Amino acid sequence: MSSPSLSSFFAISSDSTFLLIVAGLVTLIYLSARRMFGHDPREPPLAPQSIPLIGHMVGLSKSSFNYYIDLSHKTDAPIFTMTLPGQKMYVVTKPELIQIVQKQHKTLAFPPIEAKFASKVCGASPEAQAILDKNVNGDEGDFGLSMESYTAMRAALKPGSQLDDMNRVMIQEITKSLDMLQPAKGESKRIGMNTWLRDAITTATTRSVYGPMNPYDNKEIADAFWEFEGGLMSILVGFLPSITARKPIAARAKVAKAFEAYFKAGGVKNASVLAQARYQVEVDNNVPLEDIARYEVGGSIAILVNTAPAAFWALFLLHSHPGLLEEIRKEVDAFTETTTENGTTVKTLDITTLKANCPLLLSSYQEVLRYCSMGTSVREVMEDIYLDRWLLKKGAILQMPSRIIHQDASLWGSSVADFNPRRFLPKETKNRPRDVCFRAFGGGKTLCPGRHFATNEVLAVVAIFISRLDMTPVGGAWKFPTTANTNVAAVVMEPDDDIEVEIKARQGFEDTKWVINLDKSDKIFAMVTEDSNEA
Ligand code: HEM
Repeated sequence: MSSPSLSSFFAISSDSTFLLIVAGLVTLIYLSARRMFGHDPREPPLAPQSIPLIGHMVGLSKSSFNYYIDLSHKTDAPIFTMTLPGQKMYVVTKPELIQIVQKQHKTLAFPPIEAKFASKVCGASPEAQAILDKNVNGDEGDFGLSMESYTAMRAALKPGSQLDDMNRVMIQEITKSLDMLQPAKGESKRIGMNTWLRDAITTATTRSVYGPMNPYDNKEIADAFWEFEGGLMSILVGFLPSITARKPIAARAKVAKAFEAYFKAGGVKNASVLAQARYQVEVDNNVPLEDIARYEVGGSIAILVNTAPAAFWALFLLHSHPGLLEEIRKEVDAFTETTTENGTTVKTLDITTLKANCPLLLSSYQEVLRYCSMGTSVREVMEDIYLDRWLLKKGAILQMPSRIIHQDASLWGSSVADFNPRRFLPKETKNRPRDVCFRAFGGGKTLCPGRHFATNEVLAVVAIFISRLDMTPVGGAWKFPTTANTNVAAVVMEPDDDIEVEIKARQGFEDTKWVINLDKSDKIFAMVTEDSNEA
């Protein structure tokens, strides 16, 4: 055999192998690109984009969540398709379709997305990620870290004695913060309204969740948490986060270390049932202690990030909306009990009865959430399925931005863009859409389990604050702050800049002593359809 023929054989053979590999790769790339960017006419209509391929990215970075509203007006469909580089996305715009999505929670699933988000946000080890991924969507039954954590959190946060225990600690702490804030008679103080609220709510919430050994009692740890929160976007989508998001990652590590020390010292033994139950589920699923601590930093996002801005907007809008503060003060004053103790007037406020006795306060709070929420419920399409008459492709992401629903004039009427504190009054039921259109707490299986606690906390802060203090903006007028830098995990808009305010003891109440009580919070305030069913 001559060697040239052998070599030419190999030459031909390697050429054809090479060609086959190239052809294979091209086909693969074509197929996956078609899957991502190709559009089947049975899928929801394509939303137009100004620049091919990257138009939506540009739109989202410019207009944030309002971009979804623009697209929903342009497409005028109950659901539309957005193609982003590397990801196909469907956006639902009508409540009827959201109801159907919520019923198909295994095929349009939240847990797989949350697990990916948690692993990245918390910086969990590969071992802990594997534990979380096991039966993440509950397809094999209600076991595993993911499924058991949902059950434990829901049980711990439902109205009843466990939630009351958390609420009592929270109210004590809010009262302490206000005692410290209230200036002496005839004096005044200047504070950053957002900073003060964030500190007060961080302390009150974390003491009620983590008990007497609360890691956030150390101001450095609380500040590190907020530094981490401010850098979430760079951790999630930044290029080489270990370099570009160094500071928030270091802040996260600091908080995680504090949690590790807390768990090692047995701090969780005296914590709320919520913290204990989460910890026990993680121990039962063999999550290493370092990762339990890391996951707790992620858990703090859910319990902290939305309540402070909700309280901020409630106080801001109550003070800036003409006449509203006076009306709500009248409502709160009317059911405050007044007694005299050694010549001092004592006013007792029972937070439990706030909900039943202050309909305008309650309605304003709900309107604050409608007006200021910008969260989006997200699902992963687990297999090709039909949603109503539209085909959804496996691997795509489905979004249900609350803002589209909350800003839909066909649902809320022509005043949709206005802040109307009376919108949620019982007598207005006929003039507003069904409860399912109120999406501030999400809905269905992933409905926020912390809504009762958060509602008590915001109402308590607002009622006690306005009863005890007069507040005026240092600049002379209430100016609505911009909200462009709201972080990705937030459901409620965050103000970009703080508002400097001047605080005085409320005129006519300078010598009053305040007692704040909470009896039992088992009376559910039905704000969402799910609560009406529970009630
Ligand atoms: C005004 C304050 C709050 C708002 C507006 C809010 C809103 C939300 C929303 C929209 C979701 C996602 C629901 C979905 O995707 O369908 C959520 C999830 C969650 N929230 Fe809240 N939340 C607030 C306060 C709280 C508090 C104080 C806690 C705990 C004490 C809490 C605990 C949680 C948890 C654990 C989840 C995750 C539930 C899951 O993964 O299924 N939230 N919240």
